[in-house]
Amino acid sequence: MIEVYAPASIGNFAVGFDSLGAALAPIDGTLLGDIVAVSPATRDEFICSGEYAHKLPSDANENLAYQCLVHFRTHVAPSMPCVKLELKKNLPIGSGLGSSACSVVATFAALDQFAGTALSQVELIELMADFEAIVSGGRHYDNITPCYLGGLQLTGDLIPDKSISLPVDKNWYYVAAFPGFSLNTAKARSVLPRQLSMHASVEFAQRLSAFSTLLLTGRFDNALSIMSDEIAEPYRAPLITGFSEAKAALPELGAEIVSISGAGPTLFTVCKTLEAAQQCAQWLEQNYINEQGFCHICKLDNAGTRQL
Ligand SMILES: Nc1ncnc2c1ncn2[C@@H]1O[C@H](COP(=O)(O)OP(=O)(O)O)[C@@H](O)[C@H]1O
Ligand SMILES: N[C@@H](CCOP(=O)(O)O)C(=O)O
Repeated sequence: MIEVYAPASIGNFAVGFDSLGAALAPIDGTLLGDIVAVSPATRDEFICSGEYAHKLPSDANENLAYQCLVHFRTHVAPSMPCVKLELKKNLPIGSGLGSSACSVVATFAALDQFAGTALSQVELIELMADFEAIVSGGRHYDNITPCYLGGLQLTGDLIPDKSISLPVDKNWYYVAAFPGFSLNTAKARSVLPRQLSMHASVEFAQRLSAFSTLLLTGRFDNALSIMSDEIAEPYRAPLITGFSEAKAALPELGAEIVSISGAGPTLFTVCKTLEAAQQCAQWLEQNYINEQGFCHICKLDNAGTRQL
């Protein structure tokens, strides 16, 4: 049997709409992501289990992981022996934690290993992005590549091999708080403006290029000082109950940055110390999340998708 884990991710990472994303590893060791197990079988079988399985359509044909299996068998490895594929759905749907990307990445990575197809990194990333595009209302790599490769990834079609890994300050902590309700990514994309002004376009280009260069040259505090989302956050914040209050309160507790993870409603902070991260997590637990929500203090997951 092959069992593959794929981590949750923060799309956009505030400065890089559709172009920057980071994989998350809770410091308490929680595996915050989906797991796909593939084993030989007499006919193709699909099982969806895990905490959030009941939130997905009961028809396997509507489950991305099963769709990936059908595509893989038809277009990539027609002679692959029959398999039992189990998706352990551990990430909430429509959370802003790259849930759909997680299932897609784990499934293709597991099938590639099981079938011995040895697809190249770029082939796999393109295949994964095709499926992410089906549900999210736009082709973007900022969940796919961090989830697959780990770390912080500057990513897109213009980028050689689709992705470049960026360094971050080893002292940074990330608090990710899922409030316990869903926000569909396609819906959260539909509220964005169709066009940007010349001023906004130039500023976006400056911010992302400066942020990346500052990280690459180890000027982490300078990078933090320009880490903000002027593209999506202003339009999405009104869709997320409690976000504006959290954005106002958390800097006083030590958050350097407060922004939306992916399309939301998960919120993330960057903190420079564990104490600040703990203070933010406590506030978020008391004021942002409901009974279905959760909050994790994280580092980046530098391993990305891996066999367990
Ligand atoms: N295995 C899966 N994981 C996540 N979403 C799935 C899966 N299979 C099908 N879906 C559907 O894809 C959509 C994902 O919604 P989206 O808001 O893009 O989630 P996320 O932002 O968490 O990736 C939902 O309609 C969900 O029912
Ligand atoms: N760049 C995308 C990221 C969506 O992430 P998700 O975790 O909400 O699916 C966007 O901002 O729409």
